[in-house]
Amino acid sequence: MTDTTPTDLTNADLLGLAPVIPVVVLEDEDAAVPLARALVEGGLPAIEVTLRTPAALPAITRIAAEVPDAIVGAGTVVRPEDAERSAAAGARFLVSPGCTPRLQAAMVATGLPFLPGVATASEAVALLEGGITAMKFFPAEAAGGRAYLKALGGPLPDARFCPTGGVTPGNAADYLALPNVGCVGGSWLTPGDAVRAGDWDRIRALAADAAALGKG
Ligand SMILES: O=C(O)C(=O)C[C@H](O)[C@H](O)COP(=O)(O)O
Repeated sequence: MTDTTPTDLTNADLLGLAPVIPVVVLEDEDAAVPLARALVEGGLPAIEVTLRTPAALPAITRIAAEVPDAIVGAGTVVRPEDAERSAAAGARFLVSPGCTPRLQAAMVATGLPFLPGVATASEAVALLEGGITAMKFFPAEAAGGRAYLKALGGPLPDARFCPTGGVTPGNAADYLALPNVGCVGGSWLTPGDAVRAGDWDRIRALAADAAALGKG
């Protein structure tokens, strides 16, 4: 785990916070704090709460206020206003599944570190032109998986990735072994049935297994 404060995190730092960034879909904001505590206790401090549910922004606010060891970010940032609202809610980083110049400008304007999503060499080159070297690779498995990322490493050695989408406990270590992968993202840490049941022990154990993956 990197010892950083909210103000000094860079985009590149986001790839080094933990081997896995849990991608969380929350239906109930009351689950946010115990869920975040379980993930942090398991060893995964960086948490991406996706803006797919009405509970997401209040959940981000509560985690930011009540779980000081968590580094909570917003995922599924797809519109400029998503970036602004996430920052206002207390998000400490932003993640988008894809990127456009307009969305990129909105994320930059928040002052928060962010991981813009890419799935092709051209998209990665466009970000590199703007000095952005840390990216989400999405949807990782469907877009070509480990072989695709390995191939990008030849011509684009400066680009580093957080593959997300189809990453599992079975393939995470293979991704993490690549030199251009800093961490992976995935939803497997917080299964819907465990969240609904408040089974924080199970989530803590899943997080601990993921944290033990280390960086390849
Ligand atoms: O919501 C977003 O911003 C996304 O980009 C999608 C998520 O990263 C994936 O849905 C996680 O993928 P799984 O681990 O396969 O469930």
